[in-house]
Amino acid sequence: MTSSSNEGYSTEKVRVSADFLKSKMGNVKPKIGIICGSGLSGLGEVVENKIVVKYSEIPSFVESTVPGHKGQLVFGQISGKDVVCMQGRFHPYEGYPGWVVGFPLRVMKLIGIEMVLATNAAGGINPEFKVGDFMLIKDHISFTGLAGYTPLVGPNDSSFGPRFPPMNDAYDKNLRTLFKQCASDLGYDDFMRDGVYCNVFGPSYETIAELRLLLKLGGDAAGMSTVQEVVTARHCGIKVIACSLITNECILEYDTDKTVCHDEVLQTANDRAHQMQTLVTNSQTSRTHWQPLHCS
Ligand SMILES: O=P(O)(O)O[C@H]1O[C@H](CO)[C@@H](O)[C@H]1O
Ligand SMILES: Nc1nc2[nH]cnc2c(=O)[nH]1
Repeated sequence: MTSSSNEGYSTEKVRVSADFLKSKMGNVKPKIGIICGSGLSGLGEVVENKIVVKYSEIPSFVESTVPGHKGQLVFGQISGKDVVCMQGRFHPYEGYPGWVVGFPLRVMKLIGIEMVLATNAAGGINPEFKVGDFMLIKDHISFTGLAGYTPLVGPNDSSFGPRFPPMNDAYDKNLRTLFKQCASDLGYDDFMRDGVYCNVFGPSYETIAELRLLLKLGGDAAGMSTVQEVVTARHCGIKVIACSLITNECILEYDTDKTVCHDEVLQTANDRAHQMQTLVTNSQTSRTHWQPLHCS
């Protein structure tokens, strides 16, 4: 499962993709990037004055093959701020090496992105979490990374960042405080949590024994994405905030008929799309001060 090289992840290739996008962006100069999780493409619908660019048109972008992931970038404004929104992401289990999964983040860096808000659908491991809760990610355990699957494998391109980037500050503390404040102002305290995201390779969901292990290790939610994007973004100095939607309960008991499926994940995402859109719309940060806008 490991990607042993990052051939193709050359600065030149990233630049070609970025130049292509710059030619499409018009006057939009986004500093904020948003990544839509499974079933959360609706976040892109709140973008005003949309300029849509399909992944199939962008040099070196691959296909987004998962239901609930549209496969296009949307440029425009949210709350008056220029943004770019990834409607659909790439997952390791789709068969892509880590550098392919992280590629859009390097392209974002070259088009001027300074902050990324990543969203995802995740299973709730923490027994106190309910389906429909939002979990602001404060840290992650990357089982894929620990097993050797990382976007940073291979020669380091120091024009993006250092060989050994720290990750203890992966999820920006100030942005998390602002985001939580914004959620609170919206009356979302009852379903706003924070916690540790466990990244697993997938695509199979976890066994009961695996989930018990993740719980013991300090995991609050499980998912198959996000950390490769976060690692790539942090490596090149993009600030990160990330929020999971708890789309399903993780089954930790043997004597039950309950199970999990992607349709349930998409259904919960659909049910919560409106609140997620409101939160994202209200939590856009200013380019200069990283303050939330009109959280009233
Ligand atoms: O993480 P996102 O892309 O939201 O999708 C999550 O939902 C899918 C499983 O239902 C997996 O791809 C998992 O990672
Ligand atoms: N690994 C994993 N990913 C998910 N994405 C949405 N729900 C889940 C889940 O329960 N487990």
